[in-house]
Amino acid sequence: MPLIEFREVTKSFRSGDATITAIDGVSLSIERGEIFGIIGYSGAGKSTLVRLVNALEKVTSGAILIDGVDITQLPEPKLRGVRAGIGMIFQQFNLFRSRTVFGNIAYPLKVAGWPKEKRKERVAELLAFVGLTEKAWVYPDQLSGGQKQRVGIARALATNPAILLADESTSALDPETTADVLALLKRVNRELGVTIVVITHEMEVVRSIADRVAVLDAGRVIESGSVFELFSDPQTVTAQRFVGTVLRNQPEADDLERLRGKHSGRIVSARIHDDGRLGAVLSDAVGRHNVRFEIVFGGISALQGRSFGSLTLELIGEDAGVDALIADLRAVTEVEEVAA
Ligand SMILES: Nc1ncnc2c1ncn2[C@@H]1O[C@H](COP(=O)(O)OP(=O)(O)OP(=O)(O)O)[C@@H](O)[C@H]1O
Repeated sequence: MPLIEFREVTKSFRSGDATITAIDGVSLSIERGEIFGIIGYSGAGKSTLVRLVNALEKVTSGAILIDGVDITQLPEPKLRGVRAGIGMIFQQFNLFRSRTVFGNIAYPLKVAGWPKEKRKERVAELLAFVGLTEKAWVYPDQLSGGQKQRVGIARALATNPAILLADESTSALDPETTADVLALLKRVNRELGVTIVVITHEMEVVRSIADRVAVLDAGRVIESGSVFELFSDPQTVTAQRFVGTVLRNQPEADDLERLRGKHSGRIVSARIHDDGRLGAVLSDAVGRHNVRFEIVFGGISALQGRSFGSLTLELIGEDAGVDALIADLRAVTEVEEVAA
């Protein structure tokens, strides 16, 4: 059974006379123990989706099951129990400025009625886990952004939630600090077994920690699958644009223009798959068809233990030979002629 399941969920807001559909028929399953990424541009509906999971918003139609229980049917007192099992971290950290690091992390324990000694023990444990033991008695203003988010994570985990929702949790951080926080989230997942839903507009975040991902666009899930699938073979223009922000395997329009200016032969892009047969076929075929080639663009990346990429070649020779070579390559991979 999935830990979180959306079944045909729609959420509309009334705004004056207009109706805004922020979430539009979303079905989604998030399994226990995974890190699930939800990526989308601003306004795609990401925050609304998060607020539906912890029942801060009510669905217009559809069902949301958490651990098999449809939370859209639960009365408010029972929802409090559901929310207690969900931790949340935010872009702006949302720490209490008037409380110390210790006080911030202890707060949810206090609310949950933990006795003082137990609270102290638990906070010490959490501080050690996030590496901030020495900072227990300082105030948030004295911390760096990365440290603040570590406090946010410790606070979110205080009551041992099964789910952690991370809403743009690294968007306010520089790349190096982002990497540290993402590494910590990975430990939260692997060592504590917490299922994490990462909401982001940054593909790098998805690439570095997610197991699976859904692309949200205008309130709909337009693509979903393993991170490897999304990166190696994005199906929609939106997903291709997101992938393009972190991978430059394939030449874009301006690259092609430059290549065309420099190379007079026919230019093709071939996909590189994990089985690595492109090189063998290419080296064999060029001699047979009397075609020379130049490597003009390309890149190979690795994700989830598998590699993928693209190689762009200029093919120089008689048209018939070039056609025959392209046909040979097409027997083992996808080949696209990108510029004549
Ligand atoms: N309470 C509300 N009342 C009216 N419209 C809303 C409300 N909340 C969200 N919306 C609308 O729903 C759509 C999705 O908003 P949402 O905040 O979920 O997107 P987002 O992907 O999180 O964007 P961002 O990254 O900019 O926060 C937007 O058109 C937004 O204006």
